[in-house]
Amino acid sequence: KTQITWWHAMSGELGKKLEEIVANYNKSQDAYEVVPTYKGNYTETMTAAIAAFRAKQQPDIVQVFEVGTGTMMAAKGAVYPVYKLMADTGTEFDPKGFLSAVVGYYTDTDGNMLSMPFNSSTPIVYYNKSVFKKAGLDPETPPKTWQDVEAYSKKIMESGAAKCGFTSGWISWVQLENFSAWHNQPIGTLENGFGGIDPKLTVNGPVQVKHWSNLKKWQDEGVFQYGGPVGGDDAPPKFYAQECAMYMNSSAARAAVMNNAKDFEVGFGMLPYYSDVDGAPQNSIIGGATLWVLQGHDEDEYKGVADFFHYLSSPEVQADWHQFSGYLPITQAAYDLGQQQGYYEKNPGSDVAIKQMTLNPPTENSKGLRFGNYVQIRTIIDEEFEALLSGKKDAQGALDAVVERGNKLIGDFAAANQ
Ligand SMILES: O=P(O)(O)OC[C@H](O)CO
Repeated sequence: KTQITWWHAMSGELGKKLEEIVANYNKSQDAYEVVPTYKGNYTETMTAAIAAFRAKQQPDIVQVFEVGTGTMMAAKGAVYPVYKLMADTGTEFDPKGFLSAVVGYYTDTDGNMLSMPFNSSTPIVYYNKSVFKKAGLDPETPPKTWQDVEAYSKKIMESGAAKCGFTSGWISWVQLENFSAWHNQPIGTLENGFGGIDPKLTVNGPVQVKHWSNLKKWQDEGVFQYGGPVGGDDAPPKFYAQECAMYMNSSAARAAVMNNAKDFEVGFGMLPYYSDVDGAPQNSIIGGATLWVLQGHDEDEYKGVADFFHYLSSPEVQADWHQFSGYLPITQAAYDLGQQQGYYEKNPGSDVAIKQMTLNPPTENSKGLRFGNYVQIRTIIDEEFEALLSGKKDAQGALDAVVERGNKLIGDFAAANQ
C-alpha cells in the first residue's frame, strides 16, 4: 500500500474523531494508507511542517489554520495547489460545492482553490442555562448585545448563581478579528489584505478600542475572566466548572462542551454586538483550518492524497464530522444532508454558527483576513492584550502597538515575497 502522511493539530475529542475518519477511509479501499500524526497545536504543526520541508522530511498533507493562509500562499515552491492536484490526478472536484465563505478564504486572485477545506469554524456563545435560571434570567434567551452581556453578568454575579459572567477562547480571533467583522470594521487596508501583499493593519479604530477598554474594565470587575494566550486553554474549564456562565469560542468547541458539561444545560447564541455601532451585526468570519499538500512526493502518493480528499469532502463524511465536532458543514451537500436527517431540529442551536456566518452578504471588512506573517502577529495581539489587562497600557496604546509591530512584520513579508 502507498502511505500518505498527514500532520494535524486536532487533539482531544476532535483528534479521536479524525483518527476514526482516517481508519474508515483506510478500510474503504486497498491502494492507500493514510497515516495521521498529531504535531501539537496549530502553530506547532505549521512550524514543524516548515522545518520538515527545509529538511526534505515533509508530510504529504499538513493541516494549517486559517491565519497561516497568507504565508502558505506565498510559499509557492513548497505547496502543491489543490485545484492543480485534483486536475492532474483526474479526480472529481467541484469548488462550487463548498460554501462561498469557505471557498473565498482559500482561493487565490485568479479564482483557484489552493488548499482543501476540512474544518472551518466560526466563534459563537455557549451559555449555562441552569445558571441563567438560578439568576432569574430567561434560559432560552442568550445575550444579543454586549450591553446584555454586561447586565446578565452582573445579575448572575449578584445573585450568586456564578462567580463570573464570561470567558473567551482565542482573544485575537474572537475579540478582535471576528469582533471587527461582526461590527463591519476593517482589520486592515486592501480589503483586509485580500487585495495586495502590503496592507496595513487598522485594528486600532474607535470601535475596537472601546471593546478592549470594556474587556479591561470587565476583568477588573470580575465580569470577564481571561482564558490565556493562543487558543485560551484556561477558558473551557472555567465554563465546565460553572465558574463563568458564558463562554465565547469556536463552534468546534461543541464536541468538548457536550462531553464536559455534564451537570448543566447548555444554550447556544450568536456573538454579541454593540447596538450603537452602525452595520452591526454584519457576519462572522471563518476560522479552523484547511489541508495543504506539500511538494516533493511521488505521483502515486499524490493520487492517494486526491482520492482521500475526495472521500473527506463527501456529504456523508463531512456531515458526520460537522455534526460531531461543531465545525461548519463546509459543503452545501453536507448541510442539506443534515437537514434531511433532521439533525438541526433535533439539536437546537447546532445551526447558530452557520446562520451567524451567513447573516449578511460579506463586505470588504467581513470576508476574512489575509496577511503575511500573521501567525506571529497573533502572538503580538496576545502580548498586547496582556499588557492591557495588567494595566501597563490602555486599550488605545495596546492596539496602536499591535498596528505598529504588526505592520513591521507585514512589511518584511511583502519585501521578501514581492
Ligand atoms: O478552534 P478552531 O479549529 O475552530 O480554530 C480557531 C481559530 O480559527 C484558529 O486560528
